[in-house]
Amino acid sequence: MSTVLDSLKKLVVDFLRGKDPYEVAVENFIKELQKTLLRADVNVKLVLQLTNSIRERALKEKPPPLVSRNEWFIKIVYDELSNLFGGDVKPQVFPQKTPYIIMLVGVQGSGKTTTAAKIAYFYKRYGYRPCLVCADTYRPAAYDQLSQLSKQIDVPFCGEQKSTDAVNIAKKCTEWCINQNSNIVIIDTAGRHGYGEEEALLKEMQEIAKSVNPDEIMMILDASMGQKAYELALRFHSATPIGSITITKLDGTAKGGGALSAVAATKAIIKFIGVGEKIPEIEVFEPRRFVGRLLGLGDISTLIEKLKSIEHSEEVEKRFAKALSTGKITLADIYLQLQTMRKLGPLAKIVQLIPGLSMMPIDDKQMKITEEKMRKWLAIIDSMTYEELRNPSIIDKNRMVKIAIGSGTTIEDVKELLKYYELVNTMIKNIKRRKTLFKKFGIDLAKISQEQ
Ligand SMILES: Nc1nc2c(ncn2[C@@H]2O[C@H](COP(=O)(O)OP(=O)(O)OP(=O)(O)O)[C@@H](O)[C@H]2O)c(=O)[nH]1
Repeated sequence: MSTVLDSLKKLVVDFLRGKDPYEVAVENFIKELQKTLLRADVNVKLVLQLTNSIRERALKEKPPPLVSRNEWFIKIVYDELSNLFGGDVKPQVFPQKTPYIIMLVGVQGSGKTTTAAKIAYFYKRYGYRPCLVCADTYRPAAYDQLSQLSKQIDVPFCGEQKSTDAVNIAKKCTEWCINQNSNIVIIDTAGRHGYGEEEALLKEMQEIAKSVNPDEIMMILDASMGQKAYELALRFHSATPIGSITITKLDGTAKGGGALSAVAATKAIIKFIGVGEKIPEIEVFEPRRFVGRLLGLGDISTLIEKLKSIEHSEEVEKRFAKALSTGKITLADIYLQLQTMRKLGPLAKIVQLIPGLSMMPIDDKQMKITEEKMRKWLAIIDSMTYEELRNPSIIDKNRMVKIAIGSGTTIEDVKELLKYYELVNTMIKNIKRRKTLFKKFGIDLAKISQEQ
């Protein structure tokens, strides 16, 4: 997959450097994107849907100030491709409770046993105490394989080589692991022969699940299944409400795009992806990060910085809109604003991006803050307690001293930030008052500023 989708990186670079008129360049890009995705086995219907919405947005949307049309187009492609692979989700990989029991299921050869060890290693690196259980009584070599892998990564292992009662082994071994003080138990189960045997697979899953009561049942899917993964993922997703999916062997197939997008279309949670045979070769699957890499956004660092700051400024816009309706701004808003200002420039400039605010007089001089001051103020806000953040009026002399020490700044710096906070608050209140006044006279500021 990586080789096929590698061409996406080239496509992005060529687009950003290209000299063709915008509409022509967009059409060419879309054609190449379609070819690449189809080669990666992504479903034709999904490809058409994706490229239609890219085209529509590309011709309709106006880039925000400071961003060129071509750059904005790449942001659109980035958004839409992320949606194709599952959207903005960040899977919850760290358990909310311990001991946490994960049971792996999947067809034979999908990579279950290897993934069991990979996941154990992943959690071990984050300070958990995983334990591996072999409940595969179907393939005799599975016991030795997992036992050896557990030695390699130095994780406790439990299984019974002679027994054929997978349900009993799973139950007994899970108890054993918990008695060993393990806080994540990973159970490997037997695979079935082919893709036609989902029913037997789901049945066994239900039997073992009944006896060990896992917190999560994870289905392991081989990426080389391509689009066929859709049916299996859909059935699994509807059979278990606590299911997640790991897609293995993404490194070794041209069909990876098909498997990933097909599973994402079922709305199942893809938690991990396997990207190699070695134990550390597993990654948490975050569609946006994944697509960022496919598009080579990591290589175009200035663009990714810009895109990030756009996302930031969208958040600032939202917060300002809320502040305007309530007439009150919080220190958390100021924090985000300071971070954004470091990338986008003075507040006056950011305010111009917000519909309805561009007409407002903002005192640019008062709002100007130096880089050094911003760094200090961010550190100051970082050292405040939640209570102080919510209600800055409680910050007396004593608290100021504590905050200044905690942030490595002076009391004067803390005072200055609080003064700035007051200033922005007054500004927001004034704007709210003006807006209400204008409204009284039937003037819609948002409309006027958009028409400008
Ligand atoms: N390239 C690559 N190979 C992988 C990956 N994950 C697993 N494999 C390989 O896939 C093969 C099958 O993996 P196993 O872990 O034995 O599969 P299994 O699902 O436990 O098999 P059964 O126990 O028969 O159901 C092995 O050769 C693994 O090394 C991956 O992410 N990338």
